[in-house]
Amino acid sequence: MLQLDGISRRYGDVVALDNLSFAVRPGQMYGFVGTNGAGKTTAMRIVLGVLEPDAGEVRWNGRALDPEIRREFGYMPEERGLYPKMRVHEHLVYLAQLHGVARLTAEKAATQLLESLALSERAADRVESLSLGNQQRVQLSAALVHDPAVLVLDEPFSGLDPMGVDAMAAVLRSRVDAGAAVVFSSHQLDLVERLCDAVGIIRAGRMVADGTVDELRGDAAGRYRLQVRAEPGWLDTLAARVPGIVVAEHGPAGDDEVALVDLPPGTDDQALLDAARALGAVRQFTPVRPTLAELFRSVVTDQGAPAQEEAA
Ligand SMILES: Nc1ncnc2c1ncn2[C@@H]1O[C@H](COP(=O)(O)OP(=O)(O)OP(=O)(O)O)[C@@H](O)[C@H]1O
Repeated sequence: MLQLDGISRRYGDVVALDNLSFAVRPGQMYGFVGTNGAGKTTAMRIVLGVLEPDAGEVRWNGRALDPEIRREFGYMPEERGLYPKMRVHEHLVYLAQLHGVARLTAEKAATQLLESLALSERAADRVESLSLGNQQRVQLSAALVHDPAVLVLDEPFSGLDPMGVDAMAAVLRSRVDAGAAVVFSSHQLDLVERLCDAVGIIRAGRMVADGTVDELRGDAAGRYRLQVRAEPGWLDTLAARVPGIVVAEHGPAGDDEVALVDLPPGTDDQALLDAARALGAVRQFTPVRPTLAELFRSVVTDQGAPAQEEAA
């Protein structure tokens, strides 16, 4: 298991990470999300070993990371680090050999990866002659070519076309299915929701939500879609009768009124239904599952975000 335990890191006066902890199991895909400047890259650089934490420790299977353990890791850093003049296949083989992989095995792995990322035809081209999206596919291959047990990827999907996203997602999923622990950062929350077994949301260097998307939904207010044959102004009466509800949206629907209503945790949804029925015929009363993007907005816009957080 990859564990970040109580990691803190400052840059001068800026607190980039503040007691950050989370864990990624083998066979798990973990999505690391947060607003711009929340601290994702800093956390990944600490795992990589290019930055030292001021406090806390990163462990793999209970052992503090050292250069030898890091050889089992694959990284895709934010600043893509390929040699532009090298040829694609040759580059991958070179990197695998740096990780101690034998030449023939490295050649086979490079060929296979390029095939699964639809890059076989570019194998003999120089890296610099590829488009940015294709260079990104090579960068992913570079992170994978030594068959790492842990993969740490900083925004691997940014800038890829939909086919590139699908190819990259399939490659990552196959690594996870083979038992790798994968953590990646992304601002594409629909993708994170679709791909990840667990998600961590950080805000201003602190973990504010961590778990499966369903677990995160459990902490959020329950949202209901209500359609009622009621008089205008019904929502004021409803709010007075069910304290703490928040009306996210509302409007007419034919002769009915429709509203999206958030119920505070611990409030019985039947109380909302009873109160609505007292105001008119209820045509629809349906729980609405919030998306990860909605959960994200609600946890990062909670009050109390420290001032150094940057705008998204
Ligand atoms: N080298 C540096 N010197 C000073 N401050 C830095 C440095 N690197 C990062 N920071 C600050 O640390 C905080 C965390 O930055 P970091 O790059 O880790 O965030 P991030 O979540 O990866 O953001 P993004 O989503 O924009 O990539 C920000 O306030 C940033 O301005």
